[in-house]
Amino acid sequence: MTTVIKNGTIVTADLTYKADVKIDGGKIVEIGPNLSGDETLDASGCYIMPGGIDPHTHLEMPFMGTYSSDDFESGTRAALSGGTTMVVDFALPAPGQSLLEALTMWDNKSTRANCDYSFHMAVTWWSEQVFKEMETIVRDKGINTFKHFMAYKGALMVDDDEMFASFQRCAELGALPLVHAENGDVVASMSAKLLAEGNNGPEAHAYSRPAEVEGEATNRAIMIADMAGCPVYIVHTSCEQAHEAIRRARAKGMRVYGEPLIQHLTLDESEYSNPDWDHAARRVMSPPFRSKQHQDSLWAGLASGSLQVVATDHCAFTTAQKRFGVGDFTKIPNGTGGLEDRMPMLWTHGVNTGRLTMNEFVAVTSTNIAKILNIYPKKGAILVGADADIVVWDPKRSKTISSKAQQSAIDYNVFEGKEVTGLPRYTLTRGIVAIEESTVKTREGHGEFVRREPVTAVSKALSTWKEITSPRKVERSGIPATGV
Ligand SMILES: NC(=O)NCCC(=O)O
Ligand SMILES: [Zn+2]
Ligand SMILES: [Zn+2]
Repeated sequence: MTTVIKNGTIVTADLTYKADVKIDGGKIVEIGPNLSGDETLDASGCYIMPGGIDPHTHLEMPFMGTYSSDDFESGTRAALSGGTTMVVDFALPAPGQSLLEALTMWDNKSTRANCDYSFHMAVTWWSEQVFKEMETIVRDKGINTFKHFMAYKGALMVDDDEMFASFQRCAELGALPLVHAENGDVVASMSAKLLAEGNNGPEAHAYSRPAEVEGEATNRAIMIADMAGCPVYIVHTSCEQAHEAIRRARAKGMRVYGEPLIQHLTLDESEYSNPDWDHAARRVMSPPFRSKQHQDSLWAGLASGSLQVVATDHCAFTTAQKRFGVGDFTKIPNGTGGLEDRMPMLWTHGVNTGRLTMNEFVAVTSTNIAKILNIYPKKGAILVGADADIVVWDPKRSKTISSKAQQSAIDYNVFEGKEVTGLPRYTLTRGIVAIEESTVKTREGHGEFVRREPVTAVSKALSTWKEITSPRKVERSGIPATGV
């Protein structure tokens, strides 16, 4: 059966033009005027864009003594409802656990996904076994990214020597390291001091993670990647200090990517001063929300190209879970939701305000990350042959965000009460209509794993350059005799 999306305007990362889109067998098969098919979707007044790709989610993630509350079913339903058609989650081996064993656990969870997905593999410890398994993960399992946590001391954190070893391995394999960049030693020390001084509320979480903690770690990760000879992707870039390190490195020709979150772009640190403990604790995440000056820096980075991707780090905990940290902010599970709201919030605060063009919106929500992850143009494109992961975007549809109407399983929404203008009329996952305005038609288990091959054009270019400029022994003919 063929489907034709008619009467809309196609918006991609580099073009805006009027045409119909024909879909067959889950793929785009034709783009042009006056197309017809078995089923028609009317896109009058709408933009036809590549579905969003969220490269940073934590669905059903074991963390801080509990599990994040959205699983692959509710999380991907929330994603589709907001126009996102692919998520990339993190397989997290416990320290000492085999990477392959962890991947099997995540494979089992993801069978319920409503949209396509992939995984990043985390390196949470280092050994000969991890070194060897990284190759299997890349070559056999179709995963070309490895995540490193510089924070969460005593749990997921790796030290510089482990990170350097893993980055070198990434360089050999043509893989891309991802980094959560916060100085975990400093955070642990500041947290202990704050607690000892009686500062135990959710606001102390933000005090324990100032922007310098993130800026220092971001710069360190970038320098370590440069020495290892690999590109690097910094997740949840939240502040000017981190953005500056990324900007500076890119200006020097280093292959560095930065990913702000929709939460950091639109919510600020004043949330932690709220007198309601629950309100503040629900917004505890790492890095924490920042000041408006930091937000301006992130928006400028998206417009100028020094930051490339807007994600969510969707890691949703209920109020009851957040209350594990009453009396001790270090026990509040870190994480916030955003999957359903990323695209409408970014459109409202980016495109509708003139901070971003529509094409930049597509670039930062879909196309750029598809290229970075080496899945373009299967994903992130409106092109013949691409997967029909499409959002038909109605720039006039609006709503007030409310947890009562959301798909996410938790009992609140950090964007509660925000007005958004710009919402999906239809969201299609491989040609299937999953969302029709507020009607949810998702199919549990429809989502498929997306393989991602290593050795991108960027990693090939970088390894060529590193080979040409690598240290060479100086051959000498007349070597002086040693001693007197
Ligand atoms: N960001 C956060 O607070 N929670 C999720 C885990 C992580 O990405 O650090
Ligand atoms: Zn993180
Ligand atoms: Zn995360």
